[in-house]
Amino acid sequence: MAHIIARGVSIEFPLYHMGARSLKKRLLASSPLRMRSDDANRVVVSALRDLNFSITRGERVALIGHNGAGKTTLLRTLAGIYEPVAGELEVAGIIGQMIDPGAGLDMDATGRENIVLRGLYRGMGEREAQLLAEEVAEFSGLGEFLDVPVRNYSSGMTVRLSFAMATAIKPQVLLMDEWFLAGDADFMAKAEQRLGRLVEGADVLVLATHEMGIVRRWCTRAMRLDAGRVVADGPVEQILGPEPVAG
Ligand SMILES: Nc1ncnc2c1ncn2[C@@H]1O[C@H](COP(=O)(O)OP(=O)(O)OP(=O)(O)O)[C@@H](O)[C@H]1O
Repeated sequence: MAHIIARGVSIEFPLYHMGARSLKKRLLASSPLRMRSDDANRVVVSALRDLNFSITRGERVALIGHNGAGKTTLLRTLAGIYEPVAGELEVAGIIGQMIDPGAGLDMDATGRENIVLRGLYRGMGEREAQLLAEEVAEFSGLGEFLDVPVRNYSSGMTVRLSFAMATAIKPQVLLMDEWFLAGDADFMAKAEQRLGRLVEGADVLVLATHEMGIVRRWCTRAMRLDAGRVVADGPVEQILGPEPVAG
């Protein structure tokens, strides 16, 4: 059954090009909680610090917090892109991710080839993968560009393809960053419908966003991050307060 359990999860990033001693000293002094010097005398940023939580089937969790709070880092960690430096993480279920638009695409292959490859990788047969390509092709609206190498796509086209692919394969754990809200209006109207269906079907949703309207509409629970820590976690109404009355 789909679920996520984090026990003491921490993520750190070494900062390179921090050779100058005065700069290093200033950084460490100005941000003593977030930055430290490691055994190799490098400055490291604590992006996530000692996270403990569990998310069970049916929960739709919003990650909220200021710029740099750690939302995207947490999504990438849940997706297995980053390895915790401490703690244990268990993510059970088929993961669908909309975190980095171009991630997992072969830039030299066409859009269609990418879709078929993804299908085969997920264990589909050739015929099923071709059907998936048809479905994604129609939804993405990429037209003849579907048979052009992805390298030649505009950034908007890459988003359309990534979005269409990620939503075509019904995931049990759906991880989303808010970039998907940035598409053109036509595509977004179609996308919202599709996403709505997917969110209903996904067992677990984790969504990072600054849009409180989205949090209220789609999520059941909110986790507020601040400087890499969870500072509040609970039902959306409790964390955000009652919805402001319009007018
Ligand atoms: N690849 C990296 N190398 C070094 N530091 C990083 C890296 N990725 C993130 N960080 C640092 O980790 C911290 C958390 O960043 P993250 O992008 O997760 O925040 P966020 O909450 O998603 O912010 P935003 O709302 O601006 O997208 C920040 O201090 C950031 O500078």
